[in-house]
Amino acid sequence: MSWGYGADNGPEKWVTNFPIADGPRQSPIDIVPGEASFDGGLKPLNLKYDPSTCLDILNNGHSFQVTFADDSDSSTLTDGPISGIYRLKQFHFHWGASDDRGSEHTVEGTKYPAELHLVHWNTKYPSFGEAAGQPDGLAVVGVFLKTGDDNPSLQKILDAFDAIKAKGKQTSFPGFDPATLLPGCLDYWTYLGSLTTPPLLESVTWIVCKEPISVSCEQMAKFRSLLFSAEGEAECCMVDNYRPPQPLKGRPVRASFQ
Ligand SMILES: NS(=O)(=O)c1ccc2c(c1)[C@H]1CCC[C@H]1[C@@H](c1ccccc1Cl)N2
Ligand SMILES: [Zn+2]
Repeated sequence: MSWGYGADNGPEKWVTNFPIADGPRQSPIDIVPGEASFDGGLKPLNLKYDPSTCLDILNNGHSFQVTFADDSDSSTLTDGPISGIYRLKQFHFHWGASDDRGSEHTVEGTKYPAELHLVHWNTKYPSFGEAAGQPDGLAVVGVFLKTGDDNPSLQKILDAFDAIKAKGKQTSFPGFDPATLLPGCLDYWTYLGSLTTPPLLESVTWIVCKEPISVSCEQMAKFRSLLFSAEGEAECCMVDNYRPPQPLKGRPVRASFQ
């Protein structure tokens, strides 16, 4: 059985096939603002996204992802805590079975109903796959979702869900601008961590935005209409696809704001 989020193959079991699960720089973490150190040397995030690089939307069996053409520097992350140019590869979400949980990072124990991950790779390496194996290979921008007003940008994504209900389903998704998913304020916390799913590679510079974006309760219900299961299999709702916080193991967490 491959990894997942169930009792038999979930986060507590991943260490069996992926021993790095107990590594020194695992993600997510609980962010304690009072213990983060303000670093005046941290630059503002510079996110430049080109909607024409948006390709398709896929149910990959553990989340859904929107994938971007990354053969040029059209959609990039620069500045912030990183050096060089990182290209946007995909974004995806993690969410709960109910509004009281779902985010991977937590803030002093507070769980949000969902968390957006915008995944970028360092162009000093030839490809995403190569970069994913390097300590400075990836940079993921995390954005919390908080229940409140309906989010029109998110709705465009949710409207594509009927075409990707089951694992393995994919459909074209042209012209989406991921910048419309960013909060107004780009203050962030940053620390060195890992992918939050197998292979749990310790190659991620995490950049977690302090300000959440809104999602309505009805929109959250739509997230929960996706399936972990493929067509023809017993239906299993895609919910609680989040890894709980991992030990900080002495890592510094820096804040871009005071
Ligand atoms: N939650 S997260 O932001 O820490 C995150 C970010 C990127 C990726 C992952 C998880 C996981 C999930 C899909 C496969 C794996 C990874 C990948 C994809 C294709 C090939 C190799 C690899 Cl490592 N992509
Ligand atoms: Zn993720």
